[in-house]
Amino acid sequence: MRKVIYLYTKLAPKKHTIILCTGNKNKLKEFIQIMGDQFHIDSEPVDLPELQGPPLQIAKEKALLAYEKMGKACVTEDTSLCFNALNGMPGPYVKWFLDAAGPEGLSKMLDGFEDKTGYAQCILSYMGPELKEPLQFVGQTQGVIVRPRGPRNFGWDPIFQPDGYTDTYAEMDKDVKNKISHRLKAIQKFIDHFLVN
Ligand SMILES: O=P(O)(O)OP(=O)(O)OP(=O)(O)OC[C@H]1O[C@@H](n2cnc3c(O)ncnc32)[C@H](O)[C@@H]1O
Ligand SMILES: [Mg+2]
Repeated sequence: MRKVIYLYTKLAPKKHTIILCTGNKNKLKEFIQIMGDQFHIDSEPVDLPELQGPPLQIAKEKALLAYEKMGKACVTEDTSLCFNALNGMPGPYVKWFLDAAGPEGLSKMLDGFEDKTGYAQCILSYMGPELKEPLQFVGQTQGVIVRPRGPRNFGWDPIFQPDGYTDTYAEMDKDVKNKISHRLKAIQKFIDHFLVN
């Protein structure tokens, strides 16, 4: 059984109730750090199968499956690390590459290429009873892929160095990552949508 965590959040002035499903404790932590001021957060376990396809499609199916399981409005998140030299791969499959090769092996995949650029992408999907299809909010941060530097407690953070910085995501303060990250940008679009609609 894969542990998946639901985040129950409330946007006080408009009384939006949102459930975010994720099995990733580090994602949960960052959501709390980024949205903690405006949202109340709660959690519980659930199972979600892993699908294949283009990132938006994977994220969409994930949102539909979570909604089916929950039976009420919910949010899911799918994260990609895309290498430009590989036309966006490993992208949404980065989790399996990381599990198989680790951050070191992942960074070595670009050894035969001059282009080390890439981007981190977060797709936040919201599905509710009022919708036929999930709403999707995409956040991207551009950067370069480097040999691992910094703590190794969150995915590919040690090999992603965002443009304009000399530190990797793993080396920088959490506060700094959370001000420039793919996740922050997607969450910002999501919040803006619900604040104006
Ligand atoms: O239950 P879900 O939300 O799907 O959690 P997950 O860990 O399976 O997450 P993804 O399917 O989005 O897979 C993305 C992979 O990238 C990793 N990851 C996600 N966000 C990251 C971030 O901000 N920095 C570094 N690695 C990250 C994560 O640990 C996975 O290995
Ligand atoms: Mg996943």
